[in-house]
Amino acid sequence: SPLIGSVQYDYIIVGGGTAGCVLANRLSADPSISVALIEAGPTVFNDSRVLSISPSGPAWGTELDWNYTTIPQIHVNNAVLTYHAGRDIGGTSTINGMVYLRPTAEELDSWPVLGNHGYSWDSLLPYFKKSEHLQLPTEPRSLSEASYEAAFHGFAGPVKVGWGNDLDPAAGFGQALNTSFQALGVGWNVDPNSGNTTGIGLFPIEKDTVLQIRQDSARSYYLPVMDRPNLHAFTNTTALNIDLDNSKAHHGPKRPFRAKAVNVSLPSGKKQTLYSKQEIILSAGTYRTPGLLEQSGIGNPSVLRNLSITPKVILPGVGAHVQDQWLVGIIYNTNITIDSVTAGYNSNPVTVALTAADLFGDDLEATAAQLYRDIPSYARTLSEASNGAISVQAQEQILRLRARLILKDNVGTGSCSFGNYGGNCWVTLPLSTGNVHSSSDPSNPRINPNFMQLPWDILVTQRLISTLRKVLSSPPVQLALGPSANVELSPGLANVPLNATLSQWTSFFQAALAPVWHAVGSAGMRRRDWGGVVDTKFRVYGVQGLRIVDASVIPVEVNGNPTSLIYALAEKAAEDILADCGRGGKGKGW
Ligand SMILES: Cc1cc2nc3c(=O)[nH]c(=O)nc-3n(C[C@H](O)[C@H](O)[C@H](O)COP(=O)(O)OP(=O)(O)OC[C@H]3O[C@@H](n4cnc5c(N)ncnc54)[C@H](O)[C@@H]3O)c2cc1C
Repeated sequence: SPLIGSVQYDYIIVGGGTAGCVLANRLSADPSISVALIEAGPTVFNDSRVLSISPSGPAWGTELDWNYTTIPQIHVNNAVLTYHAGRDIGGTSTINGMVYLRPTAEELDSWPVLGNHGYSWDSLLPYFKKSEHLQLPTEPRSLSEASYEAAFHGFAGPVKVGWGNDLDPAAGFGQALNTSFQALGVGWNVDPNSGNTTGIGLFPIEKDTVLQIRQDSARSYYLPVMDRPNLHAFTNTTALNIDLDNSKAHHGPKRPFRAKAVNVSLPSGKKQTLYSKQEIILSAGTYRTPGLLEQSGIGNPSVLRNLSITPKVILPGVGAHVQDQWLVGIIYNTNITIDSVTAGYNSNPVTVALTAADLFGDDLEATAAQLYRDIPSYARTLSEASNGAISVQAQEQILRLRARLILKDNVGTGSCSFGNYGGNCWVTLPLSTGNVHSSSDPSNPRINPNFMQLPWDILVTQRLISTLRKVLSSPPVQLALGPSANVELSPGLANVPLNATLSQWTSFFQAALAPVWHAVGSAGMRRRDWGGVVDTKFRVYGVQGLRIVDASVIPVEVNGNPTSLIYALAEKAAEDILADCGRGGKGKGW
């Protein structure tokens, strides 16, 4: 590329992951715009560990995985949990579970209350469609229940999405699950990507159904355009921090800070500064984006001072509001291999989203009343845990918004997935809130999802796993699992009996939980006085020429799985960026 050797670009994207590749593609579509993409890892298009359509990560724990760990989780017996995150072009989309499931309409419709005016299901739907290439189910797959509502889908976008070739829910395990959930009053959902996730349905996977390979963001967005002469990828290159400039003309008024350059460490270990003519965009993901802000002097002054960094832009919300989901499972069969899990994943991609009404039944009214009574004390707990970065009042408003979604709007609050081992479940809309900050070693961020922080989440988990247990032990599912798998091995009835108390279940959760790795919100799009870090156009508050586009801007945890939303947001961000520099039309004007 003619850009090689250059140190000045219109746009510098930090992090060539799920969101970063979208931006690299869209911003470099105009040949007069120069774009640098900085990625700490390599390109891995032909690596079998990435091509694999196994959900249980052949690349986990390898050099393609940052393999972070959490700080000890105080509500989980001080457990230190592994956090996988992709370290290559394509980022975490090269090692994730590939599930393509969007949030519900009501969740996105609630974003304006957080300060995100203009956001809604309807306003984001065009971007979901723009990124998606739904591969139509073949006739046998349609007969096996692979169904969709065309109005909600894109058929020409970069990300190929589809169902397994060996789909069998209408026949075996899937049908058994359907029969048992229907008996509990949980209905069939013909398209869980249509803005309504609730009920039982089939999830499509981000994969090429013809080639039977993973469709990550590198393959979808970067590979087709990597030879553009105006796009230069710096692979195996780590961004260290951003230079901010507020120098003013002689006697002129004080200027706001402007993001001027990115300092990087090249593969040789040599340091280099890359200058931006227009903007710098951080797409380093939930765990690293806050650290890059902090290493540049943007964040909570008390956090920065602990890192011996001089505060330049005071943004207490940086890293202060992270949410993730945790899962617990019921295991019937330990005789499983990666191959059998992969086969099960492609043949039985059953998803179930359960509402508070499904979980609490006749107890719903009393449970809801208790949650509303608890909100003020929950808000104090969350505000305290953020060292006051987010006020009690703001936390209370956010919690009320979430309670309304869960209790009034009947949005799914828990999910289950299944395999030949049994099933897993997790709270999709947790209230517990953690944080992520830089440490003295930026490649080792302090990740604290704060799992099981609030009693509400524990109660919902208990209801979820009890429902899961009921379904897995039901005669149709037992028949489908076969005689070799008719004993519950974990938790096991001796450990957690059928009439177990909440405290018995809690002990099991503390011993068995694992992250779902859907962490979001560490640089949330939200009102600045509610701990927001970016505005509705992804611009960092208080800094010119700096945006954030990745999972960290998603303000609160969502139903479904994050990549569909990250792709949609990145598509919107690209339009916003081009519109603001006078290219790409007027934009949507939100
Ligand atoms: C095991 C696992 C399974 C998952 N399963 C699913 C699923 O089935 N469906 C789903 O929708 N979601 C799933 N997720 C979540 C989803 O994959 C992530 O939320 C999403 O990919 C994050 O995208 P991102 O753009 O925010 O960050 P990433 O894709 O992680 O991109 C960040 C990039 O920045 C690079 N980087 C970081 N720091 C620097 C630096 N200082 N300098 C240069 N480069 C840097 C990284 O190497 C990486 O390439 C899963 C996640 C995991 C870990």
